[in-house]
Amino acid sequence: MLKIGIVGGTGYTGVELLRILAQHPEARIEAITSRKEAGIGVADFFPSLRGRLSLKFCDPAEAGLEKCDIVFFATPNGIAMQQARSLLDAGVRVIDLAADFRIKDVGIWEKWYRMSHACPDLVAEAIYGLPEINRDKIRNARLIANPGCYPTAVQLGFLPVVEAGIVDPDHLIADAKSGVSGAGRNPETHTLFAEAADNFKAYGVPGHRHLPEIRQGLSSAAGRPVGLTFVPHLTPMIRGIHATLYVRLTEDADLQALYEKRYAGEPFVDVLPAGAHPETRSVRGSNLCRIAVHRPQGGDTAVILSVTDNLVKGAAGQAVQNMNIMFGLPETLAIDHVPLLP
Ligand SMILES: NC(=O)C1=CN([C@@H]2O[C@H](COP(=O)(O)OP(=O)(O)OC[C@H]3O[C@@H](n4cnc5c(N)ncnc54)[C@H](OP(=O)(O)O)[C@@H]3O)[C@@H](O)[C@H]2O)C=CC1
Ligand SMILES: CC(=O)N[C@@H](CCC(=O)OP(=O)(O)O)C(=O)O
Repeated sequence: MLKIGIVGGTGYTGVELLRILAQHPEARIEAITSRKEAGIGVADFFPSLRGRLSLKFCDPAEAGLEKCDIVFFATPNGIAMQQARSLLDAGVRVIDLAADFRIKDVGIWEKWYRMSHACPDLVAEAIYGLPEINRDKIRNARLIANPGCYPTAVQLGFLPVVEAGIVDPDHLIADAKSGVSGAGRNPETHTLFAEAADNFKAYGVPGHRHLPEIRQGLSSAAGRPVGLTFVPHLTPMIRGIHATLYVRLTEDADLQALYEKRYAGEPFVDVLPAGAHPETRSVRGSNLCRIAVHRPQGGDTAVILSVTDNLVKGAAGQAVQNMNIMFGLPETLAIDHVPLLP
């Protein structure tokens, strides 16, 4: 049994980790932290977990995290970097669901995240936890940078054509929409029901902090820097990301065959039949990314549609996928849910 610690158990990714790990046959949750709810029973706070977990939230300082085999940070940016070193020194493996270790160029990270990095040497060691590109490195990693929600959907959609070198790498366009749970559980005006329901808007058009993360991954796949326009939108649903990706083809290719071949054997990437239009509800509550490839009117612009659940493949599910790989467990263990419909 793996001894698990979770820092930040009251947020949306924290409760999603709890939902998954409470049913994981090889995991035992030893500690869940919350500064605000310390001393409160987890199942009293989240009735969905009644009968599944008897733990109480505890303060991070009293959690005994160094006794765990693995600790997940489901905290805001800038928290994991303060505690990762002492945990790693104690032999604990760490998965950060926030962005502290995602961007290799620390100067770029500091510019986008507007803080100084506490441990740049650990950024160099961290493995970017997108199993579809880094599975072998994840196996032996001590420290995983779990990808962002938009970056997961966008990179998985672009990867096959970018790796194949058959598109103009200077003009990649990602038009992405997220449900409001992507903004976390902390109350903010723009996610109030009266603001977000029956409304739709773009945000972060001049630059969103997922831009450098996506660009880093796709540049590595292309073997050269790529140019990317990334426009996120807030859409009035709770879970889900829908990314519409546009590329200009520089060579003719059977895109359907290319995508099917690239993701053959990937348990969590489903390439839909030609002409399909994936819906966010077709992945809701599951660790799946469903992708469809289109070439409207046979022209030289390809349109790729990629959908995920931001809290599962975009966060907690992918984190558990990484944990399964790190500990030599079956990769799909406890994350093989059938999506919820409707
Ligand atoms: N929501 C999403 O779809 C996705 C989120 N992420 C990332 O995952 C992380 C968590 O996101 P989300 O669950 O939405 O966030 P929430 O705001 O919903 O939750 C944050 C959690 O962190 C705890 N926390 C806050 N500050 C500290 C601190 N200084 N020390 C210890 N714990 C702290 C909070 O509890 P308390 O204050 O009581 O301690 C709370 O449990 C973020 O970095 C986010 O960017 C990544 C992918 C997708
Ligand atoms: C809808 C919404 O607000 N989404 C968040 C997604 C960011 C997020 O969750 O952060 P990481 O994935 O980097 O950890 C945003 O745009 O800031």
